[in-house]
Amino acid sequence: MESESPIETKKGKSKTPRKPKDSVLKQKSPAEFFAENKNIAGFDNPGKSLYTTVRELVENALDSAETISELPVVEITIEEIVRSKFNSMIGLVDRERIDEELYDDFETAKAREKRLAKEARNLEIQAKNASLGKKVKDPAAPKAIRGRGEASFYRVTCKDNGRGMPHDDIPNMFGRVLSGTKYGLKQTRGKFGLGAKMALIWSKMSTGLPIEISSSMTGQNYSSFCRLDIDIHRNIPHIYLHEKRDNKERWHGAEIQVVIEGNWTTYRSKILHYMRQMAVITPYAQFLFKFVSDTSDKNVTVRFARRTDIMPPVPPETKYHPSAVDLLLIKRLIAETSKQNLLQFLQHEFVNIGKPYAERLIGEMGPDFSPKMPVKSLNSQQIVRIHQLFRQAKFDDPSGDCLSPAGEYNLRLGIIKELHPDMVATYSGSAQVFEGHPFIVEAGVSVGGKDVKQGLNIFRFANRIPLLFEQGADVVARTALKRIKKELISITRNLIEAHSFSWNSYKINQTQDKIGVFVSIVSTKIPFKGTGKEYIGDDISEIASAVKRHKSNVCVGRYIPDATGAIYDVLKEMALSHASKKRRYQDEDADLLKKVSARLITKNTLAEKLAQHVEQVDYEMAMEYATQSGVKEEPREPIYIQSLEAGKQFIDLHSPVFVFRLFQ
Ligand SMILES: Nc1ncnc2c1ncn2[C@@H]1O[C@H](COP(=O)(O)OP(=O)(O)OP(=O)(O)O)[C@@H](O)[C@H]1O
Repeated sequence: MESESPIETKKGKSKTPRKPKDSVLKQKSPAEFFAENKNIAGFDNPGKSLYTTVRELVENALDSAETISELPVVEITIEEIVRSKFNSMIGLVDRERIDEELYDDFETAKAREKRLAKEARNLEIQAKNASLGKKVKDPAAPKAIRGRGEASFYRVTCKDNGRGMPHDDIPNMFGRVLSGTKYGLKQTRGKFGLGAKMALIWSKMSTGLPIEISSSMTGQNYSSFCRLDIDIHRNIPHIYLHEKRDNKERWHGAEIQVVIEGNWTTYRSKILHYMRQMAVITPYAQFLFKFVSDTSDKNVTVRFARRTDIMPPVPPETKYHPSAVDLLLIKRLIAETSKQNLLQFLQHEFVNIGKPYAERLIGEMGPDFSPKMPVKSLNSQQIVRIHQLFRQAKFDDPSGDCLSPAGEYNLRLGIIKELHPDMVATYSGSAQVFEGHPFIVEAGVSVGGKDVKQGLNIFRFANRIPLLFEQGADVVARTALKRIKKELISITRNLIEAHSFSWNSYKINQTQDKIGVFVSIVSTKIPFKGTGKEYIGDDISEIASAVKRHKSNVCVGRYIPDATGAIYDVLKEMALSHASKKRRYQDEDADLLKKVSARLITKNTLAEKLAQHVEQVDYEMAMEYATQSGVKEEPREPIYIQSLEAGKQFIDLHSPVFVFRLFQ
């Protein structure tokens, strides 16, 4: 047998083999890890990084406003910075090229001659075709000969009216990977404690510039300003400036600014889609999106107006369901609990374990266990036993009370306001469970609309954020495309027929008609597949069947009922949102309903009409409540009610809350 020694194989080199280096144990900081694997967090390339930066900042801004029940106002600006400006920002002298051949985009004289000849030939052909009356394609723009050196830089600024941040916490919130305030079990948009830091890491990698944060909390007479960077190796913030400034205007919120490399040209449409979809699922927010560049014809300003004051309640933190915990988590809960004994621990640290059930479980665990035993004294085997029992025993499903779906009202309103469809139907399911985590699926179908492409348009949302990438593999897209295409067509056809439009004979054509399919899933744990948090696998049967079922449930009758039902629903939603803002009212929805409806009525002298059509509210009562509640502010826009008059085709209640078309 021939020797496989590396010495022999190296073309007869007979040097002594290099001694392999002693392996040195190294440790990577989380910041280093994410800097090296930035695609995991959606920073795959400059274009996607620009998109993800916008997304992370917008989502943080919404979270922040919602936590204080403030209707979000979010302004996002992307300012293009040409290289010379960027260089002057960083104090680098802009140099002319001297040695052209050194550059990636260098074109030899021969190559240039060839290219020009080809372009001339193409022009000739075009001219000939034009003279023969043939269709002429737009002359292809000469390929930009752009070298790698021509990076584009952008200053991304996001301003919100949220809760702001405590002065001393700012450096760690932005300069320490995997630190955040959104840990814990609840439905949240963010959860890794990564987004804003990744934007900073990317800025550090691409421009070397720090992040700037201004923030002020409600009632604070100062605002905080912080300019910081991240020490990648140690995963700690590197602070350049951290100071308190005057806050005469008493503003509250945050303004985050970061300068990164990006690519607006290739990600323009994705970013605008994202903003639009966010406006669909968040119709209670006001967004101002701006792209600003030196070339003014590239500038973009899009305003997404708020169309409702109804905000889904802030999702509360909840406890774990016994089927949702693993060994590690049980150990952590034991370490963190303030409860003394096992009985109290089981009863208070989990949902759906009442005292009698906890006692039965402890009895079942075996003779080593007793209700009074100190929970911190449990040894590893005992913890495994608890875990095994959690796996095998029956528990009631967790309730969906801790979830805050967009709500049918918001989903429908969002679809109407952004897409202007001819028809829309929505459905909201009840909570279901996947591995001990509750989830709710809401769905909508629309037909027609403005700026909607022909065929199927799928809008996916998870915990009220739009998912734009990896659609092909997603449970929603797959269900819509494969399994219920037919169903969908029949739903939309029914929709049309049910409204006895003059276009009764209209045939749905799935390639020509503009069909919108909207599916929103909220949960305490979204089972994302893949690393990018962009799609939910269709192998999770609970979710797949819920999506399927809910789409079939988007039925004609449900939200195209008579006017009474629709107005009633609006008032109820208003009452609920009111209740969520003022907690003490939570159990008095019925009363609130009356009050809120009264407000609607007195402000608009529509009491009589509404009282006729809204169950439970008569005019007298409405007036009385209105007087008592002493609501002062005027609605922003007038309210129009047309459909209540016989023969009118739709209700268009603008402010304070409502835009909705009813087809009767
Ligand atoms: N605009 C903001 N207003 C108030 N607090 C903010 C704002 N932006 C970020 N924060 C705070 O900084 C923390 C870290 O934000 P970061 O985006 O890094 O992580 P995250 O939002 O918690 O999770 P994810 O990785 O999913 O984005 C947040 O948890 C939040 O407390």
